[in-house]
Amino acid sequence: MTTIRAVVTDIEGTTSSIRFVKDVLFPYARERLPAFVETHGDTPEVQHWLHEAAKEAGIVEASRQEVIEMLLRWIDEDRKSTALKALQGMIWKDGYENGDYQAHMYPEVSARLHAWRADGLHLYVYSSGSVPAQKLFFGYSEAGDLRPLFSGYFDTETGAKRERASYEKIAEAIGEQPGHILFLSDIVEELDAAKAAGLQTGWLLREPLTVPDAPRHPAYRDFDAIVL
Ligand SMILES: CSCCC(=O)C(=O)COP(=O)(O)O
Ligand SMILES: [Mg+2]
Repeated sequence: MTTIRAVVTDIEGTTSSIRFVKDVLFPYARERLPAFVETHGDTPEVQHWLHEAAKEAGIVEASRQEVIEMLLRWIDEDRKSTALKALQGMIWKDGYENGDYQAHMYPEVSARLHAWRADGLHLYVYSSGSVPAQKLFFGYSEAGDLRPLFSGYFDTETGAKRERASYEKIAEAIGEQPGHILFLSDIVEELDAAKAAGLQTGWLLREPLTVPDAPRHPAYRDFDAIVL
């Protein structure tokens, strides 16, 4: 492996369990979204994302109720919409601050991130969750506030996670040659895109525990198996 100088990690299925996102975060946002939109729908930020969501759906004139129903459907479909993710992040803030939940971290993640940082590597996050939601996630994690470990965050405002151009932009923003950056994810299409952009890749296969015979990317059961 060429020297790795930076690690970019996905969240759901990589640092943290898919179950936490689907069973805790999504229902929390789903339950509160209608009241949130009613209460905050006239603030410029919320208005902007409601407009972006309607635009994404190709709706020219939608009532607030129609947009709410569409967003609820998108939550159920786990649609990776930048607008939905921004709104979800705003709703999750209260839950973290009230102590309703803490973000799940697989047990070895925090220590491994600390070790990589101590070795001089720069750490970044790239997730479909919005950057504010990522900061809340790592700020209120089961392993404590992990934000001091990270040098930067990327979300789908940089581009979709299955597109090569997104990883080219990330490498440029980090200021490293792509070959010196390791991207970690559980989704093979994201890894394919990162590899096409010249990044090194690590495929987290936490569940199921079986590794395919000829994986397209170096495959790991957890972060401790990754030797840099
Ligand atoms: C950090 S926000 C919660 C996770 C989320 O909404 C999401 O879509 C995670 O997707 P990922 O790209 O991290 O697999
Ligand atoms: Mg993932």
